Amino acid sequence: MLEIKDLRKKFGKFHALNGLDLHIPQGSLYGFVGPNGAGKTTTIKIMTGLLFADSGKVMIDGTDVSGGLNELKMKIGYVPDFFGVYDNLKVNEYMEFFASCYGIDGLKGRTRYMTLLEQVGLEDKVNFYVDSLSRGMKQRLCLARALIHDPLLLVLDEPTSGLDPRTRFEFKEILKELKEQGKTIFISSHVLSELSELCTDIGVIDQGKMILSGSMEEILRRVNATNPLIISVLGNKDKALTILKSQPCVQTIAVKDEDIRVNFIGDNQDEALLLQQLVDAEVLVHGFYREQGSLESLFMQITDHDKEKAVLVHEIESGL
Ligand SMILES: Nc1ncnc2c1ncn2[C@@H]1O[C@H](COP(=O)(O)OP(=O)(O)OP(=O)(O)O)[C@@H](O)[C@H]1O
Repeated sequence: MLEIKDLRKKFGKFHALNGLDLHIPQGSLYGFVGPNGAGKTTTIKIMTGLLFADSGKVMIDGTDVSGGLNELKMKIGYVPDFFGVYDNLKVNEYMEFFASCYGIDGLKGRTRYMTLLEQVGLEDKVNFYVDSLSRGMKQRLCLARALIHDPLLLVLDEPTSGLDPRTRFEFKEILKELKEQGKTIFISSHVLSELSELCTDIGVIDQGKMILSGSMEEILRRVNATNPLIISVLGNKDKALTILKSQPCVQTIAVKDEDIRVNFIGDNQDEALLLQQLVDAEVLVHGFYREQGSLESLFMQITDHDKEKAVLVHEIESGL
C-alpha cells in the first residue's frame, strides 16, 4: 500500500530524514513511532504532498507521490496534529464544504457525510457550530472530514494528543472499526502503550532513519526473548544457583526472596533443558517464565544512543 525508499530531506545543513525506508501492508494499522524531532511529521508532510523530499521515493498504491497531486489527494485522507477546523461553520456546513472540494455535492454529499458523522458519533451535532464542540469532538470531526472521499490510506499525526483517557479510548475504537472495514491506517505517535494494543505493524524512526520495523506480534515476541527469566523455587535454592552458574546461557543472576532473576540468552529449547535440570536435581520449581516486555521499554532502549544498547538493536533486528 505504502512504500518509502531512501527518503532524504535536509533543512539547511540538518538531515531531518536520512535515508528512511518504510513499508506498510494493505489493511494494516501501522504505528509510526519516534522521539521528538525524529522526523515523523516531515515524513507525513512528504507523504501527503505538503513538502518535497530532496531525494527518495514514496509510492502510495502504485502512485508516485511526486507525480500528480490530484491522484494522491484521492487516495489519502489526512488528519494533522492540529485540528484545522473552521470554527465559524456549522458541522453540516463544514462537511458539505469538504465534500464539494472532492466533487461530492447535493444529496450524495449529505448522505455521505451523515454516514460518516454517525460513524464518529457526531450525528446529533449536525447543526452545532464547530466552535462549540469539545476537543475530542473536533478531532472526530476532522476524522470524518478526512474520510469524505473514501480514501484508501488514512494518515493521522498524533491523533490522541491532548484527549482525555475516555475520549482517547472512543477514538481508538473508531480506528479499529475503520480497520475492520478495510482501511489502511497510518498513525504517528509517541504514546506507545496505545499503539501496542491498537496496531498490527510498527516502525520506529530515530534521527531520520527507520531503526526497527515489523509486525507488532513479532516485535513483542523479540522483546520478550531479551527479558529476564524469573525462576521461583520453594526449596534447594543453593542447588538451583549452582546449576544456574554452570549454564553457558546464563549471564547474570539476582536473588530476591524465593525468586531468582536470570539474564538468559537461550531459546525455548535451552529454557526447557534448564527447567528439566532443576527438576531432576529435586529443586522445587513453582514458577518459570520470561518477564513480559513492553513496547515502551524497547523504545527507551533503542532510542537511547549509548553503544551498549545499540548492540541490542542489532540483535533484535537480526533476530538473535
Ligand atoms: N521547516 C523546518 N525548518 C527547519 N528545521 C525543521 C523544519 N521542520 C522540521 N525541522 C527539524 O527537523 C527535525 C524533524 O522534525 P519533525 O517535525 O519531522 O519531527 P517529529 O518526529 O515529528 O517530532 P515531534 O514528535 O516533536 O513532532 C527536527 O529537528 C525539526 O526541528
